[in-house]
Amino acid sequence: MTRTKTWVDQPSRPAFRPPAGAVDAHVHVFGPEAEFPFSLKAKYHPEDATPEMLFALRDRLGFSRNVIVQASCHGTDNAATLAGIAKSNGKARGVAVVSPDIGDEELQRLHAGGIRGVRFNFLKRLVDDAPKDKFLDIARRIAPLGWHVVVYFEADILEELVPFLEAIPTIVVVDHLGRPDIAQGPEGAETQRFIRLLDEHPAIWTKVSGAERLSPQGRPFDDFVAVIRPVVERFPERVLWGTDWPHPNMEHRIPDDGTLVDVIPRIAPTEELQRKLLVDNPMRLYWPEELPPA
Ligand SMILES: O=C(O)c1cc(C(=O)O)oc(=O)c1
Repeated sequence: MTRTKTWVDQPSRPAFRPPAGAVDAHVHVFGPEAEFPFSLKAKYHPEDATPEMLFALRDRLGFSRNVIVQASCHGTDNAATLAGIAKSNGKARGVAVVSPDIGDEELQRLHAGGIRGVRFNFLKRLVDDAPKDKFLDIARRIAPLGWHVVVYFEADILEELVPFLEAIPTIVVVDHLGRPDIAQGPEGAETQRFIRLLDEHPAIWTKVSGAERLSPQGRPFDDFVAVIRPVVERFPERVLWGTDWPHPNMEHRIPDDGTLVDVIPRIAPTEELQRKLLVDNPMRLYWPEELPPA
């Protein structure tokens, strides 16, 4: 497999300045392969996207912290993610992918290394199988650690996933809004179904990221903004945002991260919404010990 590069080295500087303490809550690291080889089951073979590159991007875009989400190309070996967190001087925490037979000691080791959640991936193009029963076992085991579950799926399986999502005993964060068809506009059936899911389940949150993946129009992402802004305004306490750098699998329309940051004030138009989206909400999930007592 030839190695793919899915990011731009010098993204534009965004016009929008994130508030102090802003968290880019969905990023990945790839490798470096020489140190952290990719999984034999990986569905893509990326160039190295190292923690140093990530932190340079963070600073360039005006963010303070990152949440590193274990990418599917590293399977259930979280070493690269943990190394990224370890190099961040406390400015990164992470979401792991674990196998169902993981031991309690290993879970403790991940916690000590800054992991605060596990990710369940249902995308057939990224993983070979997604065993719901085993995922639920994992969810029950990580709940006492105060972790949450991150789920990545596409809109066509939302309905069949609802009982599974309801059985998860922790907060659930749905990646990239469960990938609704943005072309249908704010009243589109998939978007409305997703909004109903959040209406009915106060423990389900979502990442309002992925303009570059979900918008058929592309820049300046007007179609994405029209659909996503009402979601942010309706659920201001349950939304997170991330660049998704280094944009796994985005080979054709590689986004400029600066332009993605400039989508933020259009989906979260007030300072209060921006602070919740970029600071308060991610802090509650990833650095709760830093919050003032309620
Ligand atoms: O849509 C994708 O291809 C994708 C892949 C991964 C991953 O490989 O983990 O993560 C994402 O957030 C998105």
